[in-house]
Amino acid sequence: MDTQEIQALAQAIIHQHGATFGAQLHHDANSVELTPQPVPPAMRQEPAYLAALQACSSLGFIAVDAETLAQAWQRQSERTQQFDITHWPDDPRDFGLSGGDPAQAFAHCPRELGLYGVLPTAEWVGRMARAGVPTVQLRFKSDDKAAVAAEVKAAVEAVKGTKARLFINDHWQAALDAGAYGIHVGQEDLDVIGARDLETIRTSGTRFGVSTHGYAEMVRAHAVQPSYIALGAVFPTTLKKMATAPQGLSRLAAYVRLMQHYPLVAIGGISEDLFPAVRATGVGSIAVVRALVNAPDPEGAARDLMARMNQA
Ligand SMILES: Cc1ncc(COP(=O)(O)OP(=O)(O)O)c(N)n1
Ligand SMILES: Cc1ncsc1CCOP(=O)(O)O
Ligand SMILES: [Mg+2]
Repeated sequence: MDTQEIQALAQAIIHQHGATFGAQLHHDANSVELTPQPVPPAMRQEPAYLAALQACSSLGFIAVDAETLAQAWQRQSERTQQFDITHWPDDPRDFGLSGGDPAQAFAHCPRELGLYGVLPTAEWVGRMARAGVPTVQLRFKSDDKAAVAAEVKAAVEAVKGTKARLFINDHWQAALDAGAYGIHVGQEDLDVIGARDLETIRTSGTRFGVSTHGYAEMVRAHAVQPSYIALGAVFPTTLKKMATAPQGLSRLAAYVRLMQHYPLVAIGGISEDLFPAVRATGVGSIAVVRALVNAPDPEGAARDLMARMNQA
């Protein structure tokens, strides 16, 4: 197939999926605009791969995600023996996501983690656990090891007598020492933890959640078979400087279709009014910071957000 024919195929994909994945405005205060990206160098030469690489870049997927999608589109074409431009890849087999050894997976956690409060101190953790928030996280940012150990221990104490599942962000060793329910790490944390320490966490039975921001990171997260996968940032957030653009609802829905064999958590800029649309994508959990911590009445906000979760 020549260059013009590949371009025509790419245009056909864009025409078919542009309304879903092109520039979008999901919500007045939460515009998610995805700008076309440069096409990365091609790793292979098949027409389906080349057309998908061009199309996914035009649809705003960053290089690693366009590459991951293009490879998946090629595998889908080989598996089904046709290049179906209408079918956005969503089969785990086409992303190399099947076939992990269950014996090597991290401990399970419920698919429906529900409202997930990401909280700055043990005091907040206790407060939201007592308000009935089913999943809470201590996100205590400090390099002071003693302060971290004390805060993690206090958070573990603070959820005692409640039903809350407590995840500890970043500080995995302190979480293990204190006997927390789970640990949450980002992609950069995965880079530094190392295979031996991952094995220590896995065999301890502590649940293990991993942040992702797109297709390539989901594939990478799957390699360690975590307990859950977090997807975000869905909308713009002021709380954390993100390396990637907000993903928006259409991408979130596509990620959920692909990753439905995991418990999934949506995070980033999710305010109460956005709960129904986020929940409708099929995620079992919505994680928030400001919607709880900045609320005039955090216990009341927790009640409202839990009701929103349960409405869907
Ligand atoms: C539920 C959940 N999802 C994502 C994050 C972000 O984690 P990370 O990418 O490691 O960034 P920091 O929170 O460490 O700044 C999270 N904490 N919780
Ligand atoms: C920690 C984190 N990771 C991705 S977005 C985010 C912050 C979410 O905060 P908010 O719910 O206030 O936007
Ligand atoms: Mg982190």
